[in-house]
Amino acid sequence: MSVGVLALQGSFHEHLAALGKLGVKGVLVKKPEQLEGLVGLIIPGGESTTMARLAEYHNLIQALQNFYKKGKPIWGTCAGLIFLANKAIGQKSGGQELIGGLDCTVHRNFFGCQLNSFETELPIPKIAAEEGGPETFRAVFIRAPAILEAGPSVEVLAEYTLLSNESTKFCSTIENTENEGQCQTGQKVIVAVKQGNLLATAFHPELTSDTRWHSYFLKMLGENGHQSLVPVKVKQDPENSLSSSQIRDLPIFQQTEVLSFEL
Ligand SMILES: NC(=O)CC[C@H](N)C(=O)O
Repeated sequence: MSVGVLALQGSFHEHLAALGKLGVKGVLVKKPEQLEGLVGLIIPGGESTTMARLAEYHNLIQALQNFYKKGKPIWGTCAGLIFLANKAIGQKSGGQELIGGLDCTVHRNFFGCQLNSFETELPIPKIAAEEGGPETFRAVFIRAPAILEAGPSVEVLAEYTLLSNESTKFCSTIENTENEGQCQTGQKVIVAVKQGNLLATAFHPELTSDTRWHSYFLKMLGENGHQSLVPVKVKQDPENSLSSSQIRDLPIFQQTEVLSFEL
């Protein structure tokens, strides 16, 4: 039983490394037939339009939709979140295919352009309660999306509170859309959700040394009866969580020997 990582484009190696840290071998997925036998799938961050075009080229859109409809867990990070949403705004002209399933409206570049990328200590009450460790998570937002609307079956796992300078900066990204006016100082923006077998984060947990989101996802696979994939416990150290050395340190490739690259 293996966990797949969609490997068309983006930060798939980093996800494999994070899984490896938890003692789980990930399998790279580039073709529909490689989804067979997988118990779950991670869709990495990257660039969602490119990813969607490559998925179309490799006949993966329907295969991914079927994978989700079978009830198999999928976790989308950043571009992966956009790809899973039922509706995305701020798309490039011509639009892009979405896998859909996640009852959300996502703004593709809510937090602005590449230069507006940032890191923050994000409160993650539910994950901290289930996985232990600090109450916040070092969240890396890279030209990140945000969820503007979520349906009733969507559980919000993390929200980002807009600072005063940010409300003006990010507001411009949703001008001239039906969601205009949704962006004010102090407003909370949804950046992580769970809906049934779907998990989605607007940020990149695979770019940090904190494995709690990966561990949480692996437990979702466990809920589907795959107890063998319940991750090994990685000790979280609340004392060191905010140290500047750890914030800058991204030791994602520490355990490369446990990785598998089945191409
Ligand atoms: N880091 C990311 O995955 C960025 C996603 C990007 N906003 C997009 O449209 O695809």
